[in-house]
Amino acid sequence: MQKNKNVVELIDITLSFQHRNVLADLSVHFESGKVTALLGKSGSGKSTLLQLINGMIIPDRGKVKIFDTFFDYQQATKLRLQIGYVVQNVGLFPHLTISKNISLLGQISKQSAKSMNERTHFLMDTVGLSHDYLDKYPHQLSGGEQQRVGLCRALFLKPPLLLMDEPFASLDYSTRTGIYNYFKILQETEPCSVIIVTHQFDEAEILADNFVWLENGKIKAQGNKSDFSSIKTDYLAAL
Ligand SMILES: Nc1ncnc2c1ncn2[C@@H]1O[C@H](COP(=O)(O)OP(=O)(O)OP(=O)(O)O)[C@@H](O)[C@H]1O
Repeated sequence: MQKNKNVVELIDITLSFQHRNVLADLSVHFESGKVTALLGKSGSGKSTLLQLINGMIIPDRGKVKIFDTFFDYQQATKLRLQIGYVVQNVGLFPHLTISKNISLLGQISKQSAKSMNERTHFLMDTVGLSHDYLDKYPHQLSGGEQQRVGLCRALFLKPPLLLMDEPFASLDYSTRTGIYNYFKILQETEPCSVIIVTHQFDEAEILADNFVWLENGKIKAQGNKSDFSSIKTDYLAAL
């Protein structure tokens, strides 16, 4: 049987917050195995869209299809184990060591200590984090290092889908560009489908295969690597 070419499909989605339409009859799909940048200015609905995909928000109308199956909200917690989620301010637990933060989902899914250690070490090596950090706490690491820990945590269970909500926005330019390389290495080592929300056009051009540009909850433009240049001027002017 042929694998579906889309990891996520949103079909005729309508969503309002306090009687205000945020998304209206939105249909969009995200290709399997690709990195898709979700672009758009503040308030255009990007974070809402990610939360619709991981079932944290249920649409008023329309359907969310993920891994070729309609989202089963009764199974949301289980489904979310297959969806990595990285947010801007990392969300590491301050009272847990780096090793415990990274292996959190391994503990929840009752993995053995040996397999959790191996996975933690592998991920830290891949993103260039020294094992000296294993027993340190998040506040002892720089912002860029914390963001890499967040990436390791999200990828711990090898999720087929990774959602990233402005993961690098709080980092300075050189730290950001350094992390892009680690992100690319991870994509080569363990490829997965990624949807990354960003305001940075350069970030989208560097990291993504495809893009979806949202404006007021509607698709303004959509395309692949060769189409980035055609929207650049309009996109930067619209921000
Ligand atoms: N829980 C909520 N209650 C009410 N309104 C909300 C809620 N979440 C989002 N909104 C509104 O929905 C719209 C879309 O918000 P969303 O956070 O998805 O935008 P965004 O494109 O991710 O913005 P940003 O780039 O600033 O994060 C905004 O107008 C926002 O104020």
